[in-house]
Amino acid sequence: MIIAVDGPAASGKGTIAKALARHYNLPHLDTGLLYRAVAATVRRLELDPSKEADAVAACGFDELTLADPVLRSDEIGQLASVVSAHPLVRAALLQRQKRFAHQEGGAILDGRDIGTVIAPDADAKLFVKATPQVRARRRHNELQARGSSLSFDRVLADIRARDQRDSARSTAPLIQAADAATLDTSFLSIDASVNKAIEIVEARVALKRRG
Ligand SMILES: Nc1ncnc2c1ncn2[C@@H]1O[C@H](COP(=O)(O)OP(=O)(O)O)[C@@H](O)[C@H]1O
Ligand SMILES: Nc1ccn([C@@H]2O[C@H](COP(=O)(O)OP(=O)(O)O)[C@@H](O)[C@H]2O)c(=O)n1
Repeated sequence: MIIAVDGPAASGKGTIAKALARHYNLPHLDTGLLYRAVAATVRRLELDPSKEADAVAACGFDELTLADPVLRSDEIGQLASVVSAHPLVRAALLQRQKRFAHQEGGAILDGRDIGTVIAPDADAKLFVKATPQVRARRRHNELQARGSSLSFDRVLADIRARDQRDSARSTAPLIQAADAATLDTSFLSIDASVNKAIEIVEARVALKRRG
């Protein structure tokens, strides 16, 4: 079974994808980490994220970078949305994600373009969303717990800028797949969101079986 989980920043898609992976005992890939690793490598090598050739040069990042906590920072999130808009960066990371999605036994991936580009054939697709204020509150809390002193207003502005960049790019923009179920987590606890996600997956799978 392939499950695609997409949505904007801090909507809860990673939390849901990890919980679904545990529930269904499937491997999980946080595809945002790949773009964050490119961004961190661009920064480390002092390249220009707005130049496609520079960003492409960073796509051969060291695999150890994926475990670096710096990837979770707000600054790297912003840079990731700059490098991810380059079509050649997306092309460089495409096969790795497609292979992961289509491995034997199935997989769960979360990101922006899983249901539309990486696995349009997914058995279940979720589009996780929440209001910008709720998402900024969650991300602000998360960043504070990691020692960041960014203000709530700054985190909200950054989330809005990233939403805009991710939705406006021409290659694989952040857009809900026509056959994805919407899951608005604005007023749901983590447990309630995960339960709702499992319900959606079960309903999708039952529908597929019937027909
Ligand atoms: N339904 C929820 N209610 C409250 N906090 C949540 C909820 N879902 C996720 N979170 C918290 O919000 C933050 C962002 O969630 P995450 O799953 O990383 O989002 P995304 O992967 O969409 O960026 C995390 O700190 C997570 O624990
Ligand atoms: N499948 C994906 C995943 C992430 N991304 C980009 O990578 C950035 C960081 O993604 P992320 O999923 O780690 O970010 P959060 O939603 O966790 O804040 C996004 O803002 C997108 O620009 C993408 O373009 N396509």
